[in-house]
Amino acid sequence: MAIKIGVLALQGNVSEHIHAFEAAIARSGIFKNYEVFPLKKADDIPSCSAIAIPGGESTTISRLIDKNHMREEFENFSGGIFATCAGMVMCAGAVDDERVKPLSLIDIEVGRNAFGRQKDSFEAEIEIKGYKEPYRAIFIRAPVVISAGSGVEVLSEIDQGIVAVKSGKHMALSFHPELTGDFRLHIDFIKNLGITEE
Ligand SMILES: NC(=O)CC[C@H](N)C(=O)O
Repeated sequence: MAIKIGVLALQGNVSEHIHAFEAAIARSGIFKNYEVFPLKKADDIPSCSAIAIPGGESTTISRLIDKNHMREEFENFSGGIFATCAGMVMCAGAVDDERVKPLSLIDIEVGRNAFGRQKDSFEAEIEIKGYKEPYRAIFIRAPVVISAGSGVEVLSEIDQGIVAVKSGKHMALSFHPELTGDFRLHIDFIKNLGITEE
């Protein structure tokens, strides 16, 4: 059976995530039989080994998760979540905006739009734990992690706060790794799922 990676397709930049996962898997050669698909139905969640929650508008994604009856499936999900930007907001335990009802998948508190107006969007070379070369990160009205629980590994921290974390099979990033063609984080996320093909 193919290994399934769903990209939550309620709102946000879905196709870039699909292409990035396909490219990362092809490049690393880690799976032979896999499917990366736009995830639109709650019923498709349990069959996924991993789900990407893309950037977008977390207030909207939060509302659409409930409208599509996905909350319970996410709360019971045993695979890995690859969360970027608004996705990071959705995975948190707490968010500084009551319009967002986060999924509490990662023990972090997140601040939305943490970089202020003048820096709505910017790129920076950041250090990521364990990487020899810096990572070019694109931040677009990005959140930061304000505090992280003891079970959460901080992968990157810049002046404004924590911008990359890992927790069990999950990874949450303030920035957009699907836009740069650097697939190191995707590949590490996939390897960390601990799946071997039959
Ligand atoms: N690029 C993004 O995903 C922006 C996230 C957005 N500011 C939010 O908090 O929902």
